[in-house]
Amino acid sequence: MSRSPSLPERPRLDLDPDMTPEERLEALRDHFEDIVRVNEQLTEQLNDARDRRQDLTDEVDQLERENETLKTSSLYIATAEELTDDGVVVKQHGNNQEVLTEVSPSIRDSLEAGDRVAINDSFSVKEILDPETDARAQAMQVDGSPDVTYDDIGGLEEQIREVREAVEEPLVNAQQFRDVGIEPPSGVLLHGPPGTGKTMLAKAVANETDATFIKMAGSELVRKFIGEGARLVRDLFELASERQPAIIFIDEIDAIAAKRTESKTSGDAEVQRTMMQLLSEMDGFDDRGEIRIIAATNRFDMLDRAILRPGRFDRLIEVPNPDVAGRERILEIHTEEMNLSEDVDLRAMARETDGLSGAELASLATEAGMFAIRDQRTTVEQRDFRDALEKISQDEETGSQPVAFA
Ligand SMILES: Nc1ncnc2c1ncn2[C@@H]1O[C@H](COP(=O)(O)OP(=O)(O)OP(=O)(O)O)[C@@H](O)[C@H]1O
Repeated sequence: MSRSPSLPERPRLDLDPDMTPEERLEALRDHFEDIVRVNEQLTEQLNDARDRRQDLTDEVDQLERENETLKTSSLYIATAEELTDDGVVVKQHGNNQEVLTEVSPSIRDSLEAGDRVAINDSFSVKEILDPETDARAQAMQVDGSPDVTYDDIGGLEEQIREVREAVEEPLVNAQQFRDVGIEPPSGVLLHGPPGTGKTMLAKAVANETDATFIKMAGSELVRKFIGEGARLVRDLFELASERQPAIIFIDEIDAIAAKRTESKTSGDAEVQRTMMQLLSEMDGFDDRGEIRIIAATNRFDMLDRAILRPGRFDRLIEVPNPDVAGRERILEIHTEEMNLSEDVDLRAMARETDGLSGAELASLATEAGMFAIRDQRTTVEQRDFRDALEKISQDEETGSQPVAFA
């Protein structure tokens, strides 16, 4: 801050008793001139001070306005990494920038290392995020014991065999791999059209091996949890190691592992970071114990080949739409609990449903049941299946969604 200029000295009048009246008059005149000069200087300084005060008032107003905006503007998400005597080290999500920042005593008392916090533009910690708003809980679906079995999956015998070999065997028979001296496949990639049973396959292996099933959807990572993708991927593997044996299932992996594009927008950079984190987790995977990783995609063509290298997703399993025998089996599975009339011919329905996925066949069975209910019957007849098929084909033409099916 600039120092205020010093005040001019007060003029002094020195009258000598020996002075002649003329000399006294002269001295008084000089004194009068000095007073006028000092008065002018003081007036000038007073005016300067008034201007300065006005400037400062304007500055305060502006700062107050900025402060208000800061208080109401968005906050960034960070993790409190370390609590030190000099302050708190926070790491901002997204760009991983680490800063030492101060925290108000009221927040400091309840803050622990590892907490997710909201920080403002000046990196000051504004609040500690509630664990309920924690993205980790929202982004991952954890199922201690999924109830899907291999018997619930129709028409994928070959795929089930491959998944058992690549995922189940290394989990239940790890010693066998050690004895032979080979590494089991690190990751298995299931690829094929939507609704063909990829998620079911992953859940069934988890069930069969008594492993925890942990699912994360790639699309949600990039859409819902912007800036947190890489951290969530790290958390995913951490959680799996806490809950092993575990099956990590990454659905829609294409959302985070698409081929690199030329553009360098921040969104792309963020997706890249998420993918790099996934690759590094997979590369350090050998010593992770009883964790297996399965990913799924409907867009195999879009994948960055880097994720298919040995030691990463090196076992590819195609999960296509079911053939006629597969469709019949899927219809049998999904009508098992239904009260079917004698005339129902599932084989005939299987022949008529070429191109339908497992999920669509599941909806077909539900829709058929709905037609029976509409007709106030408790038995489902062949005509209900035909009506349901017609409805599903129409829905497909108009683009509306088939009945949601568990
Ligand atoms: N092969 C199948 N056998 C029995 N049911 C199936 C089969 N495929 C799909 N379904 C039914 O469709 C539903 C959805 O299947 P699932 O979620 O496993 O498909 P997905 O391949 O993972 O789909 P997406 O690619 O859209 O994620 C299942 O809950 C099940 O009811």
